[in-house]
Amino acid sequence: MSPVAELVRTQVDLGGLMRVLANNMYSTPEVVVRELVQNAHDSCTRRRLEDTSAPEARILVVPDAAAGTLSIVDNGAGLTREEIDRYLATVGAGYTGRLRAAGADAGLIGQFGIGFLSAYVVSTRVDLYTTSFQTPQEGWHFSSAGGERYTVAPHAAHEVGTRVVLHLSERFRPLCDAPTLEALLQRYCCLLPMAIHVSSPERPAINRPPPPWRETEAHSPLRRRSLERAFAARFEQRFEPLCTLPVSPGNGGSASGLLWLHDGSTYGTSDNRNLSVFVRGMLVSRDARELLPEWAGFVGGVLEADALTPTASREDVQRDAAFDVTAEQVRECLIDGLSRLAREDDTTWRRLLQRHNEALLGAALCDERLFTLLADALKVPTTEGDLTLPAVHRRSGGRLHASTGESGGPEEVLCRALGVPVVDSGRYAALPFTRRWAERKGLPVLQLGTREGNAALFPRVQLEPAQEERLRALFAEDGVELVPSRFSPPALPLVLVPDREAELKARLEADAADKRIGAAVLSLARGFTATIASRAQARLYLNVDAPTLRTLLAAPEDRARSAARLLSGLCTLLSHRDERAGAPSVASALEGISAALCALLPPSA
Ligand SMILES: Nc1ncnc2c1ncn2[C@@H]1O[C@H](COP(=O)(O)OP(=O)(O)OP(=O)(O)O)[C@@H](O)[C@H]1O
Repeated sequence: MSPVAELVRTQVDLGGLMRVLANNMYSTPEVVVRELVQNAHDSCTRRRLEDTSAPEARILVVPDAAAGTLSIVDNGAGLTREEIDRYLATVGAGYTGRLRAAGADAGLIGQFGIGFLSAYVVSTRVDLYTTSFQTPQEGWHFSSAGGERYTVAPHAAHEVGTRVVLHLSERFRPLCDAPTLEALLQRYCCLLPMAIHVSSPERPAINRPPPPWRETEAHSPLRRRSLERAFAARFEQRFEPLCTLPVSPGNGGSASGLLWLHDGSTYGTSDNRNLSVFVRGMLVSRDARELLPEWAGFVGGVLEADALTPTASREDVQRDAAFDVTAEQVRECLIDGLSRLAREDDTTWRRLLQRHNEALLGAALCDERLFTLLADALKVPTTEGDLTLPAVHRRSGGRLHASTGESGGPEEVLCRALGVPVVDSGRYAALPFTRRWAERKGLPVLQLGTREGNAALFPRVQLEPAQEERLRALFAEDGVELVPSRFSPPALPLVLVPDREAELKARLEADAADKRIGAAVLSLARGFTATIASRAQARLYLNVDAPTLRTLLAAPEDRARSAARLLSGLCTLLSHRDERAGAPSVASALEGISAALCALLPPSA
C-alpha cells in the first residue's frame, strides 16, 4: 500500500510578502498618489450606490510641507470598525473588489485589494481617520508603521468619509511640495470624472476642463481643434502636435481619446510612438505604443479604454483579446483621420507629407487604404531629386527605372544623360513602394544592373550578318559580349555595362575573399556562383541608331579600326570602376586612345 500523502497548509511569511508587495510592486513610489485618490474615488462611488442621502462627492489632497505630511480626504462611504479589519487591513481583499464582483460597476476602479500598501513605501507611519455612513456616530483611528501590524482606536466621529494621513519619510518629502503634487495628480488623475482639489476645496479642481472627447458643450470646429491641441500639448513631451485626430468608439472597440501627429521630421524607421492609456479615469501606462500600428512612428495619443485590464501594479495593461480589439480600433481611427485630413485640410496634409514622407512610404506599404491615399502624393528619392511617382513616370517614357542600390553604374549615367529619374532602391521603402505603384498601373519597373532591366533598356536588334561581323572585327574584346542595340540618346554610340553576377563570381573566387568570408558562407556562395557559368564579364551595347556608328561601318578599314579603338577607350574610361574585376584597365584604354589618335591624325611632314 502506498503511503497516504499529507495535506499541509502553505505558510505565508507576512513580513516578507508585505515588503515585496510594498517595495517591488511599482516602478515608482509616486503612484501612491494615484492609489489613494483612487480609493477616495471608489469610496465616494460606493456611497453613491449604497447611501441614498450621499452628498456630492469631494476629494481633497492636502500637502503640509511644514509637518511633512500628505493627506487625502474624501466624503465617501467611510469604514466601520469591522470593515477596517476585513478590507483595509487584509492584503488581497477589498470592498471595492467585492462590489465589482457582485455586478456593481459605476466606474469603480480598485479590484485587487493591494493598492493601499503603496502608502507604506513612502511613509514612516500611516494614519487613517474614518466615519462610516452606516455608523455615523462612530469614528475610528487606524494607524500602522510598515503595514505588518496596526492599531485601531475609537476617535471622535466626524463628517462621514475618510482622511488618510501619510507621514512622509525624508526621501519622499517632495511629495508634499504643492506644485510637484499638482503635476503628479494632473498626470495620473486628469481624466477622473470626480473633481479633485489640492489644498482647498475653494481652489479650481486639477482635473478640469474634461478631455475634449467628453466635452458636452458644442464648439465651433476651430475652437474644438484648439481645445484638442491644448490637451495634446499637455501629454506630448518631445514634439509640437501638428494636428489632432479623435478616437471614437466603433469597429468593435469602445475606447475614446485623441491622437496627434508630430510636427517634427521623422525618418522611415524612427519610432516616436507614444500613447498614454487611462482605464476608468486613471493613468495606467504612459507608453502603450503597441496599441498604435508599427508604422505610426510619428503619432502620439491619449486613450481612455475601460475594456482594457490593468496589471496588478496598474502600470501596464494585459495583452489580451480586448487589447487586440482596441489596437484595431485605434488603427482604423488613425486611417480614417488621415483620410479626412487629406480631404479637408490641404495645408496640414502637405505639411504632414513634408515632415513624414519617408515614414509614410513604409506606412502605405502596410495598408491598402493608406496606399491609395498616398500613392500619388509621396515622393521617392531619385537621381533627379525627390519626386512623386506620377512625376517620375512622366519623365521616364512610360516605364519606371530603379537602381540596384549601389549608384553610379553606366546604365544610371545613361539615364542621367537622358534626364530620366532612377529611383534609389537603397533607400527605405522606395523600391517596394515604386513596385506597388507600378503594379497598380500595370507598368514595368526596370531595375538597372539586372539582366532583365538591361535587356529592356538596351533591346537587342538583329543586324545583317555582314554588319554584325564588321562590328565584331572592330570591337571584339576578351570577356566582353557585343550586343547590337537601339537606345537613346543617338549621340551615344556605345555603353559598356559590367555583368554584376559575373563580378560577384570573380570577387568570390579571388583569394582575398576567402580570407574575409566564413567557410560556410563561402561554400554557399560558391554553390550559387557555380551556376553563373562562363558568363561574359561585361556587355558592350552598340547603338545602331548612332550616326557615329553608321559612319564607322561605312569608313575604310584602317580608319574604322582606329576610330573604334578611340571609342572603346573613351567608353572604358566612362564606365570604369576600380573594383570591377576583369574590366579593361584604364591604362590600356588610354594606350588605345593615343594609338588611335596617332593613326587618325595625318603624319607630320
Ligand atoms: N478612502 C477609503 N475609504 C473607504 N474605504 C477604503 C478607503 N481606502 C481603502 N478602503 C478599503 O480598503 C480596501 C483595500 O484598499 P486597496 O487600496 O488596498 O485595494 P482596492 O482599492 O480594493 O484594490 P486595488 O488594489 O485594485 O486598488 C478597499 O477595497 C476599501 O474597501
